[in-house]
Amino acid sequence: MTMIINETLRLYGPANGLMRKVGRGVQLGKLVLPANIDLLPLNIAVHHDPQLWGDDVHLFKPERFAEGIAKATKNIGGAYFPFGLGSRSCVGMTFATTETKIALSMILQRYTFTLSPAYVHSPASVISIEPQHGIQIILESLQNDA
Ligand code: HEM
Repeated sequence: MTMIINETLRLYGPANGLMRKVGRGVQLGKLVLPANIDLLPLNIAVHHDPQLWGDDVHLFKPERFAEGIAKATKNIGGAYFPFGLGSRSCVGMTFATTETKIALSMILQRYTFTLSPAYVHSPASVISIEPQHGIQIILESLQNDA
């Protein structure tokens, strides 16, 4: 389940960028960043970079994370940051992932679900990333009510 959550957050993480302000001028490789400019590092761009993730970057493949995040990112620190980076990273990270696992476990104990043919894949950025037309799924109860 951790692998599925990690891959979902790679492709469709709800927060797609971090707001930062440059405190003092700095040179990063060929980039010269003057003090006081605003930056918006986009994790969504990094998470979709084929140079980091391979030619199958757009495919949903939870097995990328089979041996953990460090292996999946080849130990490149800034390659995966759905919850941000550094001292201002998300304080809700453990809560959010634990809650997701509990909710999914409760659903999977009671139902199987498949995607409805009516579903149209269209992730959209509306403050956070969300499915533009919702997600229509067909639930089938695992309990025999007969
Ligand atoms: C999947 C769910 C979530 C995602 C993807 C997410 C992502 C993020 C990101 C990207 C940041 C900015 C980090 C940075 O600037 O480096 C952030 C900050 C923050 N998040 Fe979350 N978050 C999630 C859920 C939650 C939840 C459930 C809570 C509270 C219970 C929470 C509370 C916060 C707070 C308070 C900050 C600001 C931290 C600071 O500025 O020091 N988040 N989150």
